[in-house]
Amino acid sequence: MQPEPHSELSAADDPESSSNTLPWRWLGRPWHWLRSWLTRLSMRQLFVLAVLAGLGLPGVLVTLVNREFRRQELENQFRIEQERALEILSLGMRQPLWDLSRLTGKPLVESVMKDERVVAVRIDGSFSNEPFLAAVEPSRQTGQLARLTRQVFYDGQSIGSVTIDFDDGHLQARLAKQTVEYTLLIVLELTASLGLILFLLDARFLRPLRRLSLQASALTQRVFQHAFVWDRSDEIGDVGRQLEWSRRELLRLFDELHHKNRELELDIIERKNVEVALRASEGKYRELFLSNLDGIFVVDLDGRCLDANPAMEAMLGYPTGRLAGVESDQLVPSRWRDYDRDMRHRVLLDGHCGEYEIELRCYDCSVIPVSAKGVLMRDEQGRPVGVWRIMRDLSERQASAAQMELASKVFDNTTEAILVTDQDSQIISINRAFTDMFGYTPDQLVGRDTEVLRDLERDGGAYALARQSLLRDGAWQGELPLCRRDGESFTAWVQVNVVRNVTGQISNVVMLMRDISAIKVANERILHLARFDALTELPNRAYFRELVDAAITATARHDDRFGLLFVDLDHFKTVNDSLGHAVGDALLRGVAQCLNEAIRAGDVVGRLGGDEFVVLLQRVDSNNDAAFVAARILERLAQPFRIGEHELVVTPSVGIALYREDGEDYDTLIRNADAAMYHAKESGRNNYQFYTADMNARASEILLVESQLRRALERDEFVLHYQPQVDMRSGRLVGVEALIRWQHPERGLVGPNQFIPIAEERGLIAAIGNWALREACRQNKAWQRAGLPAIEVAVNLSALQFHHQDIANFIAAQLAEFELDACHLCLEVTESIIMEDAESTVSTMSVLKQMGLRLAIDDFGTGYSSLSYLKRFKADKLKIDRSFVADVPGDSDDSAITRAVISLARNLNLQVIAEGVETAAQWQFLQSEGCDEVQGYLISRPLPAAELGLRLAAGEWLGREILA
Ligand SMILES: Nc1nc2c(ncn2[C@@H]2O[C@@H]3COP(=O)(O)O[C@H]4[C@@H](O)[C@H](n5cnc6c(=O)[nH]c(N)nc65)O[C@@H]4COP(=O)(O)O[C@H]3[C@H]2O)c(=O)[nH]1
Repeated sequence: MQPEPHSELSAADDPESSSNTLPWRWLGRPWHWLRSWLTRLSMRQLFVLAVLAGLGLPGVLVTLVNREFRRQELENQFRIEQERALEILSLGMRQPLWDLSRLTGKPLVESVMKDERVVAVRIDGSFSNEPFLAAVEPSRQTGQLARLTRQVFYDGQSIGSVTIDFDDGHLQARLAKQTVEYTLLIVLELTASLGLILFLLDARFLRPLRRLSLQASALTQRVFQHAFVWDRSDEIGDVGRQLEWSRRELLRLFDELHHKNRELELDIIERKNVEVALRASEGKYRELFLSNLDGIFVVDLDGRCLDANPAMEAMLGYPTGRLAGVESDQLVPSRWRDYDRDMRHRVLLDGHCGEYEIELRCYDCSVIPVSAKGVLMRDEQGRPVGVWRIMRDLSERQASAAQMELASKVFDNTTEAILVTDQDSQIISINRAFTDMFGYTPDQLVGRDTEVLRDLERDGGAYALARQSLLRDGAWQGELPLCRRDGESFTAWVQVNVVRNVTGQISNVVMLMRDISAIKVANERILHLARFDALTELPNRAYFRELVDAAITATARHDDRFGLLFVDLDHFKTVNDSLGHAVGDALLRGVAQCLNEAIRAGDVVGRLGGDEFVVLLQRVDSNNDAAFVAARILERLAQPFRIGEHELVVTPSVGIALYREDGEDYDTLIRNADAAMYHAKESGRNNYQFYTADMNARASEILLVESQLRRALERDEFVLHYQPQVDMRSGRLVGVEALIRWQHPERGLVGPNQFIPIAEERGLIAAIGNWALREACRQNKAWQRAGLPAIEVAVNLSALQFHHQDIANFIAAQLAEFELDACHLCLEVTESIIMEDAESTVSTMSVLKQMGLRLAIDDFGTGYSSLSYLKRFKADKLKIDRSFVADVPGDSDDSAITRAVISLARNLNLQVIAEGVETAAQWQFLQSEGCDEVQGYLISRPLPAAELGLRLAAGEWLGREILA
């Protein structure tokens, strides 16, 4: 049989196979498999297998053979016992059969049946076919039945037969039991043998083998320190000792190897160190060459550049590597070439040359000054191979020398005084300007301490503070009081800087000083002007605010109170307008002085502008304190002011607001004091009022009225009422005054005093006044067209209408539109309107006059009309204010004024009309004084247009006696 081509172990591979080739070849593949399987088994498994094969198989064979012997033995014995039982029965039954006595045969049968193995007994007689005797126990049958029959002979003659059925169950059971017992014995023996064999195998063979294996693996892992101890004298002990010998040998070899290695390593390290040192030294020199700030280049003996460091390339502006190969002569301008060559030769002769200065040509052909040095370069044998050339750029040094010269010139020629000290404040140097400013020459000051310049009286620690800042920050600037040589003190603006040496220590201090005495004076003046009112020298609005803010801060800290008084002069404008600004200014100065006299030390009076003054009362313990000062102000101002030939009386209105109840900031306080001042004005002027929350309500009301007035204009809610004016002599109606009313949707008819001032203040008066003018023109023409006699309608003009719009054009347009003759329109302007800008009033009034309009001066006597202007105003009428008329003839002053006005009008050839005439006495007084016309409730209240029209049509005021 050929070997399997893919068998695991071919004959050629297996050395053993050659010797066993022929006998085992026929086994072929199964044999190889078995061998391979066996080789994979552990030694323990192999031994178990061997024991089982060597002891188990014989045990099984012996058991089987033994069983067979026993079976035959038991069967033979059983057969003998059967024969014997059959023999006994046949003999025992001879007599009963012969006698045919069943009774005698029966006990014998029963005794046979006693044997457990007998299943049935049958006795047959030859005389009958029926069994002579029979007994059966079928339950006894457990195995196979064996039936044995024997003839019964009597006297040689068969008289019957006996039959016994035997069961072999007992026999089989016994055989099985014995087999089991034997098998168990064999297994027990086998187990004991196996255990003993395995124990011995493990103790004597496997464990030593494992130890050997561990020791061998220790050797492979180079663990040689621990000795292998073997005290056995068998083969394993021999192997162990051999292993221990190998260990020692290896240990020695490795020690030797280690030692050699260490020597080798030290050798290598030493070589490396030498190499590193060599490289470091070479690198150091190379580094020195490359990083040197001086330019270095190497030239050969012919002067050609071999190598140049970056500083050299940078100095000459050459790109990297481009200097190599360049001739020395190329780098030197022609005028220096010979000199440079000489110096190179000197190097070749002497080994070096001293430092010399030449010029070098740069890459861009520019020329720089350098200082040059040369050192001879030799090879290892000491032969000259080239020259080290070391160059230093002198451009910067030369530039800085120039700069130094420049600085020195600047130092000497600058207008600021300069002083230089050392670190101990000892003066080193001063410039010319310093000498001019302080009066010291350098000889008098150098070496002295700067203390000599200090003004100790005014210093106040400023110098020490400046010195501290200087040491901390290295610089300081600010004002310092200084002293000139002659002792004169002055303020200088000083800038100080420290100069530090290379170690960072202060080496010098430089001080620049400018005399700012004049600037300071100017600044103080500017500051004063910025803070104080030029006219009164009182704090102005901005500065007063600062003072109040400061008071708030101080008072808030101490939880105190202070007061703010808002003082406004009543009718100051009139004084100003009528008597001129010079008088007005003098009056304001007088008031300012008066206010200053009325307050306590520490309190402040300020002027907000115009005739508005404010007083800051620094400490107010109760409302009474503020009231007391306000009352004193009223009292002082009540004294007449004598200005030139004028004696003027001003009445102030004072509003008081207190910090904190009336406000915690300036704006609130001033607003509330202002509101209180307005309240004082409304309450009849010349009094003071404390601020109350209602006053703000009043302000809100004003805002409400303003918005309602705008709406009223849009919705045409205004109406004019007309009050008759009659001629005193004839009693005839000559004209009417148009007086505006507001037909308010909720409040009903509202009089002009309740909205005209607001309209004036909020800029609505022009629109409202224009409406009144237009409506008066329209109504007058309507009356004329209705056939009523032509009358003059007088319309009030406000200042805004008069001064800030082209009133003449507007009126001309109305007259033209309604085709009304100008002579039927009279314009009433108040004395104060006229005096606000008297010159322009004169020109406007002459234009209006030329248009043919009539002009009346309203409220005459309340202002300060200049009589010279009165003449030029070209007015037709003077209207005596009803405040004078009210108390005539009872009040002698008012009567005198009224009389004077009438006489003035007459002298100036003007008509005169008195308003507010309510009584017959007033009428008679006015008539007796020669007043031309009157207007008042005595004649009629102002009437709606329709009613006036009806009454005119009914013939009223046609000359009947008024008093009749
Ligand atoms: N106690 C008393 N009063 C008398 C008597 N006779 C007339 N009056 C009132 O005196 C005021 C006269 O007008 P005014 O002095 O020009 O003073 C006017 C005038 O300055 C202004 N005003 C009225 N209508 C206009 C207008 O259309 N335009 C402008 N700018 N102001 C107007 O409103 C002021 C007040 O006007 P009214 O309330 O209508 O008050 C009117 C009139 O009703 C009298 O016998 N006794």
